[in-house]
Amino acid sequence: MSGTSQGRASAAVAQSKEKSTGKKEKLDLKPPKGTRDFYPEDMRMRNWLFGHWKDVARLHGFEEYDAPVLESEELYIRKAGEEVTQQLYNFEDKGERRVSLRPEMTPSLARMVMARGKSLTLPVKWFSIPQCWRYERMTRGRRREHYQWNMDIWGVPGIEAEAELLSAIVTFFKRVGITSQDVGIKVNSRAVLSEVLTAMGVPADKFAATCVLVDKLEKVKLDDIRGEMQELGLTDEIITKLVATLSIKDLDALEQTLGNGSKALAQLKQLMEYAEAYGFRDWLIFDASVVRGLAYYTGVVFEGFDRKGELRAICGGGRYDELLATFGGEPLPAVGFGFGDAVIAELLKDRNLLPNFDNNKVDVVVFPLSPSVYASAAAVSGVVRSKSISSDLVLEDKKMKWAFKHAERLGASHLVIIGEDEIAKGIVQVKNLAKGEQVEVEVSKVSDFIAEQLAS
Ligand SMILES: CC(=O)Nc1cnc2ccccc2c1
Repeated sequence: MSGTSQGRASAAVAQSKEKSTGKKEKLDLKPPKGTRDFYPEDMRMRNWLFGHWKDVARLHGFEEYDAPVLESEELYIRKAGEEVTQQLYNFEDKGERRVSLRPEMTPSLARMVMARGKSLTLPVKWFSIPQCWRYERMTRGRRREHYQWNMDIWGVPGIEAEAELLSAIVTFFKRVGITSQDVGIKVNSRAVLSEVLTAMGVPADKFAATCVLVDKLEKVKLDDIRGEMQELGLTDEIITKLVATLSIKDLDALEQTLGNGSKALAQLKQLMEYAEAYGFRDWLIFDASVVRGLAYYTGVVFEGFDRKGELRAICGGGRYDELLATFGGEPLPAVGFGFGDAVIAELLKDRNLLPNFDNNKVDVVVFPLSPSVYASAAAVSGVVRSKSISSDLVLEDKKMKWAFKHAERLGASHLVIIGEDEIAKGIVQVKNLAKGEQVEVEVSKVSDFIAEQLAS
């Protein structure tokens, strides 16, 4: 809109380009850097994936919610050095407000839960599939947006909530044909680290930042971040003990370190028992080095991984009981996960598990033989649509040959031909494209005739 100064400026630029070359400068047709267009064939794959996510959420009794993609920046200002908060897609809006495209959904969810406060019926089991954003300066060609299935349970302090979320993840994998041979889910608890660090006198307010640094050990060597750890006040002795804790191999060894009074240990054991009961114990693997990279996790954390080790984490999550407290609210137990649309797509492609998304079927093509009967064709289209039969109405003056090819391309089962003489007698021709039969049908009976044939 050229009403604003910005609008006038860009109009002037366009004009000046036109003046110098006499023709309009061609618009850049690519989507913004790091973003994707979804053409119909892309939407078929996306709707298939989101459809499974929504089905699994519903199977677990979850309800869908949504929130604005734009939030106050303050929702994401955390001091723990997380990647996700260092790459905010943030800016100052025309009202001089500091805002950001959401890099994740959990803070919006926490805001919504906190806004309802005590009036909320617990437990809350909510899901959403938000598009989330990040702004990377030196774009390593990485994407700046992705869709992320979020499932969260609020108000349940017990490990039963974690078990339910793991059930949802495994249920999804099974539905799309992924097995526990393809994928595993690493499980740990930050409470393990917290017990070790507390025993060594590390103050609680250093815990989140320590976990964010430990998470980086997946990618960088210890010596690359030893300095940052020391800045947190971690002595070499503590760092050594920390690294030793990360390499504990199993729950029995964990008991040696934490003692049999450890709450973290008891919870992990209980979780493994529940997993046995659900029937997905073989998907889980205890891994003391998994802490995930979000500052607000406080307890059990988990992440889905491909056993070939070729891909980044498929999904991840954990317990975050203190998030509302960091927003100045009353704490409320919470656990959730995020499951991005990118890595799973690569995995499904690698395992040849993507169905072929043939084009969107339309039931019938309604074809007026001449413009003089277009109105009748439109009327017939309306009638069949009112009976939930999808129809593609041929909008232009086309030949029969084109109409046949068009119906075939659309995967239509019937071609309804509107002819001048026939329509005058209240009749249309209906061709069953599979059987090649063509019959005359009264307009008032077209829908039932087609519905019967579609049902057979
Ligand atoms: C593999 C991938 O595309 N990851 C991805 C892409 N976009 C994001 C945007 C915001 C936060 C995390 C993101 C993560």
